[in-house]
This record gives sequence, C-alpha cells and structure tokens, in this order.
Amino acid sequence: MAAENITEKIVEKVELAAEVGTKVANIVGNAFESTIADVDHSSGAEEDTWLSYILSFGIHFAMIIIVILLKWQYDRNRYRYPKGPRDWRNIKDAISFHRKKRDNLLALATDYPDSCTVMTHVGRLVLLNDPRLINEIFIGRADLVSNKVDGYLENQLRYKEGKHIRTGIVFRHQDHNARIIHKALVNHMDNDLVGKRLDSIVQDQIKQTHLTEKFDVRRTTFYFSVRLLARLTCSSTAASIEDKTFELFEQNLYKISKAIHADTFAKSAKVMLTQLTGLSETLDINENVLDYIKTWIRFRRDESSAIVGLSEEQAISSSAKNRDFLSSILDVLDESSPRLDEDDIAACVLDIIMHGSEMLKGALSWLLLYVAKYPEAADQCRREARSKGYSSFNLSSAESLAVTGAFVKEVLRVSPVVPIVIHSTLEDFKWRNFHIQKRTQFGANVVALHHSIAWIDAMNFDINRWLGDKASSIPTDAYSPFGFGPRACIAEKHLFNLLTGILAVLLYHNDFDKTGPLPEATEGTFGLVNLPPKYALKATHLSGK
Ligand code: HEM
Repeated sequence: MAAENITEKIVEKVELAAEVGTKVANIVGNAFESTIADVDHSSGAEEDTWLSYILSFGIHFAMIIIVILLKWQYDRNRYRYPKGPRDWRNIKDAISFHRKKRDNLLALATDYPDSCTVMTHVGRLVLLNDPRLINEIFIGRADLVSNKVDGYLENQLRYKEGKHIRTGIVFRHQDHNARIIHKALVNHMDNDLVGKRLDSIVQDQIKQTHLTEKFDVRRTTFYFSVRLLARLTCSSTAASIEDKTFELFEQNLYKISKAIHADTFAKSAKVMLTQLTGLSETLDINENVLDYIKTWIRFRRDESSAIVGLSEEQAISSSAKNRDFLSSILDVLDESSPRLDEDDIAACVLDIIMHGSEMLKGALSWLLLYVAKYPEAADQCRREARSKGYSSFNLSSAESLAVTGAFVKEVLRVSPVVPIVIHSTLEDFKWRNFHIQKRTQFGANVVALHHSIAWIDAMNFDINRWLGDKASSIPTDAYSPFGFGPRACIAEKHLFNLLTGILAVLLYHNDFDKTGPLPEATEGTFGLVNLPPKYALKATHLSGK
C-alpha cells in the first residue's frame, strides 16, 4: 500500500515535470518568436536574419527533444511491467529473441516461471509462461486483451479505426462485428458442415492430391489446404478450381505465405520499415487476391437475387447447396454495425482461407515429418486405420482412431503450429502489481506450456502418453494448440478429428519414406507460425488390401 502511494506520488511529480517542461518550451518558444519579430529587418544584415532563424530552429528542436524525453521518463515511471530482458542493456537478448525463438521461449520460461517482459523487433511483449496467468489474461481480461497481433500482411495501419480490420485474423473481439462473425462461423461448422458435406469435400480433396515418387511436403500440403479451404469458404469455386485465374490466386497466396514465413534479419527490418512508412511488398499481391475474392462475392449476390425468381422448392435446394463460410457471413450482414461492406466481407473470406490453409499446411507438414521420423509409431497408426477399414475420410468415426489421434496430439504438443499466441491491449489497465499501457502485446507461451514440468519427460516424442491409463495424467491446462478463450480457433472442436482422419486416410493408402536427411524438429521457421523447413518425401501407393 505504502509502496503504491510512493509510486503514485512519483508519477504525479513526473506528470507535473512533463507539464512544466511543455510550458517552459512554449514560453521560451514564444519569447524567441517575439525576439525575432522585434528585430528591425530593414536595418539588419541578411546574415543576422539567417542566424536568428537557425538559432530559433535549434532552440525549438532542443525543446521538442526535451519534451519527448520528459514524456518518455513520465511513461517509464507511470507504467509497470513484469521484469525481464527488456532494457537497452539486454539489446542482444532482444535481437536473439526473434532469431532463436524456440530456445528463447523455453529459456525464458525457466528463468521467469510466471511472466516476463521482452523487447522484440515489433515492440514490448509481456510473455506469460504460467497457465494460470494465461487464463487470467486471455479469458479473464479478454475484453481488454483481445486485439489480434497478426501483422503478416502489414497493411492494417491503413484502415480506419472502428472498422473490421481487413487482413489477418485480426478483427477486434470487443467489436460487435467480430463477435457476430466468430459466432456465425462456429455455427456454420457445427450445423452445416459436420455430419453433412464436410466428409465428402475433404475426401474429394485427398483424392485429388497426387503424391508422387518424390514430393515437396510443404508445397503439396499447401495446395491441398488452400483448395479445401477455398471450397469450404466459397463452394462455387469448385467449378473454377482448374481455371487460370484460380491458379493465379493460388500462386499469389503462395507468395504471401512465403513472405510471412521468411524469418531473416532482412524481414525483421522490413517489418519495422513498414511500420514507419506504410509501404509493403505484400500489399499489391494482397490487393489482387482481395479483388479476386470480390468477384466471388458479386457472383454469389447475383445468384441470391436469381433465387428470388425461383419456386420455393428450387430456392431451398439452391441455397442449401451453397451453404459455406461466405453464406454464413452474408447471413449476418443485417446484424452488423457498422454495416459490413464488400471490402470487409472479402477480408473475412481471405482471413478464413489464409489462416485455415496456413494452419492446416503447418499441421500436415509436421505430421508427415514425424511419420518419416518415427516409422514404428506411424505403422501402428496405419495398422489401426486398416483394421478399422478407415479408407476414406469420415469426421465422426475418426474419433475411434485412438492411436492416430494420440499421434496427432503428440505432434501438436512438441511442434505447435502457433508457438506463441499474441494479443494486444485495447486500453491502459491495471493487473496484479502492474500498470499496462494501451497497445502492449501479451504472449501466451504455448511452446513452453507444452514442454513444462507438468509433462513427464516433456522433450520426448511419445504417443503412449495419450493412450490407456497414462492419458489420465495429461496436464490439460498445459496443452493448447488452438488458442484460448473467446478468440480461440472457430474450428477448435473438430480439428483433432479432422487431422486424425486425414492422416489415417493418407497412411491407409501410402507408405512414406525419406528421400534424404530429414530436418530436425527444432529447425524451420518460427515466426507467428511454426513450420518445418522445406523437405521432400517419397510416397509408395499401397494395395487396397
Ligand atoms: C491445425 C489447424 C489449425 C490451427 C493450429 C489453428 C489455430 C488457431 C489459433 C491458435 C487461433 C487463435 C489465434 C489468436 O488468438 O491470435 C485460431 C483462430 C482462428 N481460426 Fe484457426 N487453426 C487451425 C485451423 C483453422 C481452420 C481450418 C479454420 C477455418 C475453417 C480456422 C479458422 C480460424 C478463425 C476464423 C480464427 C479467428 C477467431 C477469432 O479471432 O474470433 N482455423 N486458430
């Protein structure tokens, strides 16, 4: 209590100092302006005038610097963050935080078991290493700490405050529109896809994926995922999937995806430059991609108006056929406020396709890497799929594939696709002994949770920990591959079964072998998304028996 009073007093003093600083700056500035105005220009030499201007400019400049420093000092005293390597003294740690993120996330959790503050190239980050604190912030304070930090398309700065932000899964949850979209997407998954069209769409996509003698795993899983997500989001794309414009759309998404995952110094520097200038290399590509999506939306709207002219029966069957993520968004348009326009809808659609496909690609690339690294465990899964006759995808019966399910869970434990979930604060707020500034980033250290002491032999890849009696000792609060609280993944409930089913079908029909040395699980990009490095596998088609 006493300490708090002292701090309050210090804060008041510094506040006062900042105010005085500003006043002094104004008084001195005014005095100089009047001095210059008093000079008799007609009698003075020209150099005098120049000298006065330079002097005046210099003094104004110095005053601005003083005010900035005072403000800086004021903020430093006013806000309080958890301790951690966040000062200039720790600049080396700050730089290496991003480069060697996996090691650093684990080391920071050991050094600061609760939380710590780290400086990163995109600003200050309060890193939460304890599940209790993660829940406090991501669930308990989700009204204030919910702004998604997903600068991958780097153009959020350009959009108007209060509107749906147009790219990345970044819409603000406290924003009415973000809430209704989230709900509409979850309902659509539960009511229109699961147990209905989802099985045949996924199976169709698996069939269309040709696994050759030697295939690039990241590339193959990327195309599988983008096509699947495009069909789920806008069903009419199925007709255009072979066409040239769709090909260009996919290529553009591939370029953006590559830019997102570049994890170099140059990339970090570009991100900082973008924040200053608003210029970005992905912006034009993004513009093209959004234009393409807008043609789908217009097409869908034309279709809906055509339905008005149909008989009731025809209209019902036509609209049931078109149920997809796009229609679920169009259905809530009348509830939106401010009303979502065509650009907003296109951005939501892009969000779903890009995020869904990036995540699916990441998860499938890791799954296949572990299949090649742990052939015996993979064989167990294959035997299970074959003994249960799981030759084609079915979401609900994937539940019965216990061993394959355990394989999926263990891969996402040791190699979570989202290693650190980052949200930022919408307002200043007090939490525990800290006073946190608006726009501070909070990170839930998922990779540390998944390797915490709550797990037995956490560094070991062991699918058995999820099976039989051992399953009861799983620390469920230390496992979260799909996010936390109200902003968690909309597909969360179904993702384990989706991945289990896809893996089981792939293993049922194929044997996977390495074509050279396999990357280590600790390699790969480790930005917002954790992906294995580029690698290839050989697929051998197995007989149907
Ligand atoms: C293995 C696959 C996936 C993983 C690991 C994953 C992971 C996540 C995570 C961690 C979040 C929370 C992000 C944050 O709070 O900043 C999230 C949000 C989201 N996910 Fe996924 N996801 C996956 C697949 C999908 C798929 C297939 C879809 C679409 C069908 C999807 C749609 C969404 C949406 C719309 C959100 C934003 C929810 C909101 O902000 O209200 N995800 N996902």
